[in-house]
Amino acid sequence: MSDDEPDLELLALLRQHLQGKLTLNDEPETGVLEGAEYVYDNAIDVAIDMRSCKNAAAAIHAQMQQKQYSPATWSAHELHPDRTKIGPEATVAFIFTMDLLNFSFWSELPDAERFAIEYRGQRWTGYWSLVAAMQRALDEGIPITDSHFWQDEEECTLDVLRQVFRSCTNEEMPLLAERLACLREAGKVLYERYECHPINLIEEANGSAAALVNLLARDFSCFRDEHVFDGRRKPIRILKRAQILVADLWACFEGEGYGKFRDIDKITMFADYRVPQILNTMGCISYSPPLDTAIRLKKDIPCGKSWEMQLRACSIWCVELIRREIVKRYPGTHTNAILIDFFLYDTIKEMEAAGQESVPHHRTRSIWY
Ligand SMILES: Nc1nc2c(c(CN[C@H]3C=C[C@H](O)[C@@H]3O)cn2[C@@H]2O[C@H](COP(=O)(O)O)[C@@H](O)[C@H]2O)c(=O)[nH]1
Repeated sequence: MSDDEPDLELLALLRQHLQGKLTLNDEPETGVLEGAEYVYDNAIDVAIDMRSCKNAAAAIHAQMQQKQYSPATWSAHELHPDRTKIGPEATVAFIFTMDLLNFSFWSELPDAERFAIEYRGQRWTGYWSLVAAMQRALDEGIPITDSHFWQDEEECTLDVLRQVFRSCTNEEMPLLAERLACLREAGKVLYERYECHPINLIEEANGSAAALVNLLARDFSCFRDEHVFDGRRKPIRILKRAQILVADLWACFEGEGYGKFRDIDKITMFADYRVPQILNTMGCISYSPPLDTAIRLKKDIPCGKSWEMQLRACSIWCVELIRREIVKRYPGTHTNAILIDFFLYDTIKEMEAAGQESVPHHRTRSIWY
């Protein structure tokens, strides 16, 4: 923008301030919800059905109550780290590493041939294959959660990463080279700015979830999940892995210690490939015929293009509408987008395990989710 062009955003802020609509405080915002609403308002291939969202809100609330969904649910998963055993710093290092690599596990091969990790006598696929591989590596003495290791080009090679993520089938973990690049970049940034440990990132955020998300997006390109939509000058911030990292810390530490954030409710749903699938299954979001056909035929949905941005952003906005409906209809219920999201993810995974998926998840191969 040239000097003589007016900065329209600044003028808008000034106007809001003069009208007393703007409370200038130093609390940071991520901008994710604002971007999600913008995409929703301009989407033509993804729609939100309000009636289904209201019905879903009632059903989700009832089931979350019944299952007593809370941050403690996170640690109940057998593969997640036990902070009481390994201590807070090692737990933060584990979660940081996990959410650096928490993307793109889907396979087009049949279950028996898809990438899978054998650990503790079980075969783990999807997200759980990542967690299982990390636990196995630590058991085998590979310091997979240590940022010094990530930077060491002799020690931490692509072959070593192949070994860490070795499959019990012939299919290799997707995007292995990209995962190594994420570790390398994170190791470098942690060395240069955060004394080699992610706990210093959390300290820097000073108790704000939004600030931590913004720090991750500012300092690590591999967390900077933001994309231009329909030529809008300001990119749309999705920040899925940055947000799920903060959410996993909050859940694992049950809102205390390294999981203590005064603004945790600013975190949105995590725009992955599973929650849009269940929102579509529940009728909360629907697709234009060409997009619907592309998803059902498991066609590649290109990363960063309009269809994919509409899918991800409208899912974020849809979960926000469900959250607002729950808060409105059940006053006093303390829920947030994180717990609703965790519940939806776990629910679609139960449906997958029971062979009850009625529509496929969309296929985008990317490091963002
Ligand atoms: N929106 C959302 N996306 C989530 C999760 C999780 C796991 N969170 C655990 C922690 C607490 C919860 O209770 C879960 O047990 C993984 N993913 C994403 O899904 C994809 C993996 O799918 P599949 O290949 O089928 O396993 C991949 O993009 C991964 O990043 C979530 O919770 N929400």
